[in-house]
Amino acid sequence: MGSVPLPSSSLLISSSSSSIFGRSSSTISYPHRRFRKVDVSCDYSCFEIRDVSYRPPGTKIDLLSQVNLSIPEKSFGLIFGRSGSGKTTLLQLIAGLSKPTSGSIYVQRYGDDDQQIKSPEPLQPERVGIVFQFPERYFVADTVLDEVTFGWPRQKGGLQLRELLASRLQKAIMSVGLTGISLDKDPHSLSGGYKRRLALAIQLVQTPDLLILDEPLAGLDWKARADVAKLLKDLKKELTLLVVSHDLKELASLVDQSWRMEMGGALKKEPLPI
Ligand SMILES: Nc1ncnc2c1ncn2[C@@H]1O[C@H](COP(=O)(O)OP(=O)(O)OP(=O)(O)O)[C@@H](O)[C@H]1O
Repeated sequence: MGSVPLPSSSLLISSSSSSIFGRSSSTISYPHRRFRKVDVSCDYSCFEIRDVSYRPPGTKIDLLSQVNLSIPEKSFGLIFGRSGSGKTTLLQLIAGLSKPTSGSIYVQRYGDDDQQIKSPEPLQPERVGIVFQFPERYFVADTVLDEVTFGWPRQKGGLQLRELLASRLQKAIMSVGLTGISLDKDPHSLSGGYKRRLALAIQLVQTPDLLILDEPLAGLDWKARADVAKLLKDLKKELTLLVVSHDLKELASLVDQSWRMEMGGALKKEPLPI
């Protein structure tokens, strides 16, 4: 565990601010529908996937075939489809965990006339957070605090770094509603819903621009499912969410765009079949 000294748990959760990362936001019109964005100008960015195919090394079968997808910042995209169609494989490519065999994944900035401005920039993996299916299975630490700060710098760092990390920790914990939980608690002793909140906090502390989630409601009881869905609704105000899920009804009210992944790894833009 990193040795960067942090404020005590009670100090970390003392703020009463309700915004997730302290950013203000305004609502503007986008080509597809209304989304929230941060800037007062009308420029906006899209995360774009162009003609991405993927064949695992040493195999002869393409798991993804010419996938295209564009998702504007501060919106919620949902990918659904049959088991084994390639949804998780696509998320792993977007998160930079594997590289496409062909095609590109980038961020494109658009002006208020929806024309491209600036050259596209490759999507940096460090700007993407990924929450795997059943993330609690990968918890490694003995306390909530150690779990969230796992991997933080081990060197002492200056006051500025310590303040930045403490502030990010406080915001992440607040944004997922973990403020009522002792940071000394064993992560494995949390309820199913709180484990998912912790998994989200672990990613949010890295302040990603794009958060991708694989089956965020899987295995939860009805109350925890409703809580996590509400949490995702709040997160959508602050960052872009791309979700793979079979739980279409529970997430439908959040969804701005949806795609069906067909067997063979072809992605089609399609309304939710509910
Ligand atoms: N490295 C690999 N080599 C060969 N085949 C693979 C590899 N990784 C995944 N697959 C296969 O690719 C297909 C797509 O897997 P993937 O996990 O992306 O599907 P999915 O749509 O997310 O399924 P589920 O909804 O069950 O999670 C599956 O048939 C899987 O067995």
